[in-house]
Amino acid sequence: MAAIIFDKVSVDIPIFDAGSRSLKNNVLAAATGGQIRPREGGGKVSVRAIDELSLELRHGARLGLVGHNGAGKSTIMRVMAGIYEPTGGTVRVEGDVAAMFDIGFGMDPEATGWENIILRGMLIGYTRPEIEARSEEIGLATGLGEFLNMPLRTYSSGMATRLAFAVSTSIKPDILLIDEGIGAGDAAFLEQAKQRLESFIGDAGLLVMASHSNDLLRQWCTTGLWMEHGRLRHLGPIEETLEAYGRST
Ligand SMILES: Nc1ncnc2c1ncn2[C@@H]1O[C@H](COP(=O)(O)OP(=O)(O)OP(=O)(O)O)[C@@H](O)[C@H]1O
Repeated sequence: MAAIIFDKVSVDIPIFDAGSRSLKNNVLAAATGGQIRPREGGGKVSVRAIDELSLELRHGARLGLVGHNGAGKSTIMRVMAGIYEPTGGTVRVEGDVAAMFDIGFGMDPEATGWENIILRGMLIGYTRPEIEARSEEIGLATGLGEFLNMPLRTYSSGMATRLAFAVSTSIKPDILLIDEGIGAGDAAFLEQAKQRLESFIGDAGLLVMASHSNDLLRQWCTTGLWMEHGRLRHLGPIEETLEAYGRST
């Protein structure tokens, strides 16, 4: 059964080459970004991308993350995906995770679409015979047709996303993380992919989506989490959260 439990999770990202001039008050007063903090000695600073976030998501949850640029949405998903270790607090993730970001990860620009299906499939846990047996069905789901015989470098970012999406959704993970900031055209793509995503999410699935599109969040999410400067500002039904966030902007 899918679950994600954050207990006072913090993520500090050290910035080794930032001078103390980054610490001007107007930076701290800005709406965007995490909290910039001085670190011990040498004028070094770190960014607190997430600040003591506690959260409990169980199977069936469909969480939408909202907030200004740099509020911490992508960082939350990176922690959920196991890409970032929290620097404070604890995280528990139960279930297989498919992350729809870092889209180029595990793909070779010189290899064809078909070859990249195999590469990415093996990266997310298929054995070679398993992914080979499913590659035809996955290729069909991409809608890329003849382009599957062309090298990946000839694809637009939306086309590469289709490929990655088709491979990721073929594994039926328990937890799906979607960062809509992955490139232009994703909203249109997600609309087309709606049916596949709907069956993919299913009853037992858990979805976390970050987006600047209220329509997309309303369509897919039931709960909303508004982040501001790395802190939880509001957690509630999606409509309520979007309203609260909208009033503040
Ligand atoms: N690799 C990194 N190095 C330095 N700082 C980082 C790094 N990744 C994130 N940050 C900082 O962490 C904070 C949170 O960033 P994050 O990407 O989580 O925001 P976001 O809410 O996803 O923003 P957006 O809506 O613009 O995608 C920001 O202040 C950002 O500058």
